[in-house]
Amino acid sequence: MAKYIINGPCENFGGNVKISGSKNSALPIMAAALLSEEESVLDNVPHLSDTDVMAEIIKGLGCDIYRDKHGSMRISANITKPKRLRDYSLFSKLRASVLVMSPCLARFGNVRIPLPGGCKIGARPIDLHLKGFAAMGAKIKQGHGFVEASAKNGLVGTRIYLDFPSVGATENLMIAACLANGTTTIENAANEPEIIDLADFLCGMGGSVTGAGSDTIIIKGTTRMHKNNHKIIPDRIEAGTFIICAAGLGSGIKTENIEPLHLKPLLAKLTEMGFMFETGLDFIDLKPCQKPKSVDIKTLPYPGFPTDLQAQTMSLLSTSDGNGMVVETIFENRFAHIPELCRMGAKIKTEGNAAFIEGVKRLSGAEVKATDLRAGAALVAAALKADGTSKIHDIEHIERGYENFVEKLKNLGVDIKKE
Ligand SMILES: CC(=O)N[C@H]1[C@@H](OP(=O)(O)OP(=O)(O)OC[C@H]2O[C@@H](n3ccc(=O)[nH]c3=O)[C@H](O)[C@@H]2O)O[C@H](CO)[C@@H](O)[C@@H]1O
Ligand SMILES: C=C(OP(=O)(O)O)C(=O)O
Repeated sequence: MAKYIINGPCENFGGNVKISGSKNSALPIMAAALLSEEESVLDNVPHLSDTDVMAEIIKGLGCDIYRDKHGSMRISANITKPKRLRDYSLFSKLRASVLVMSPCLARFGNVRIPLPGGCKIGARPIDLHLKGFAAMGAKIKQGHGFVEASAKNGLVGTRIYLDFPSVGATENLMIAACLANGTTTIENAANEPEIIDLADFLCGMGGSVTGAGSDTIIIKGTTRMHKNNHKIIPDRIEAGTFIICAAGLGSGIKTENIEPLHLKPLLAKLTEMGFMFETGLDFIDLKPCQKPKSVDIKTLPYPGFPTDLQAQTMSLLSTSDGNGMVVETIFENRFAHIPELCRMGAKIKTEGNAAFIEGVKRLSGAEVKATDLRAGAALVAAALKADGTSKIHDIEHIERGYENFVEKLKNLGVDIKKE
């Protein structure tokens, strides 16, 4: 496994960074493209191991997929029957692999896949996805690490209430409902910007999806979906991570090619901490701030504070002025970064899903391990401001979610190398 070596503290951090397309938007949209036999073209797809794995899975179904180095991807699912997917190693890497279920089930009447993986941040069951498919008339079988769904006579639109506004379940059910017979209403649906991007893509394919971005999404089924050209929205979590890296150093940064509204929950907390920024149509310019105050955060479904920025924010709080608290309500096991931050000198205690952070003056560089994607990003943010050298191991997790991370950090003045 590779590592990052970062020499801190990074005293000349600053400049501009162009944010890539959203991983969590690209993955469901890649799956949704399988609803049609015609070729769709996706722009602004980030070049990441996660999008590579998703592409491998789609190829494994028998579809064609090409990408160029500018982030454009062509997907053609001109097949009469998907090939059987058995590759545990691909599915275990990627949570979003579960999203190939919906287009295959809705279009071909059957799908069988290994259970999905993704970041190890909780049990992450897929019961809400499967309950929704079952409500639409599918028969579900599970065993030996696989899940199979069949609906020989097609899916039927229905009303589905999600017990929790799960992002993945909302996406899988939206995609499936496009080719169902009749209308599907998803209640207590997820509101995330990635859901709106998916709805836009589905509408561009000829689907009828209304209400995305609210908690009730209505999908009128059709018999055929078509090709679509679509640009993936910017990655709000990548943007948030760079902003937090700068904030931890007391430096400024301009994040470009973004949708500032998607970062409202983070900007609200940064304002509370004493930061100032200028926002434009597609940028946020964070101003330097030397002594940010600590705050409390609680992760919630959008538009609440995103769980995917929780670890990075905890790294920021570890050197802020005073005491802060972080409550994680989305995933039951998303504190793996805490022992690693403590190894770098942070003072953090936990009790259940709450972490109590006492701000310290400085962190010290150390050898640490990225246990998952955002935990790894939090360690990078910590290493930038720590005294001395940090070695961050298992960076494959980090590179699942940050395109050209090392180059972007170097351009901002970071002394980083990958070994
Ligand atoms: C590829 C992708 O887009 N990943 C994002 C997606 O993950 P993902 O789609 O997996 O997240 P969900 O919103 O589904 O999960 C939220 C919570 O619901 C639970 N749950 C979910 C489904 C289910 O069938 N049963 C169930 O109990 C999960 O265990 C978790 O505790 O949204 C998360 C929450 O914003 C983000 O952290 C992930 O980065
Ligand atoms: C948890 C994440 O990804 P995944 O759902 O793919 O594990 C993430 O992007 O932070």
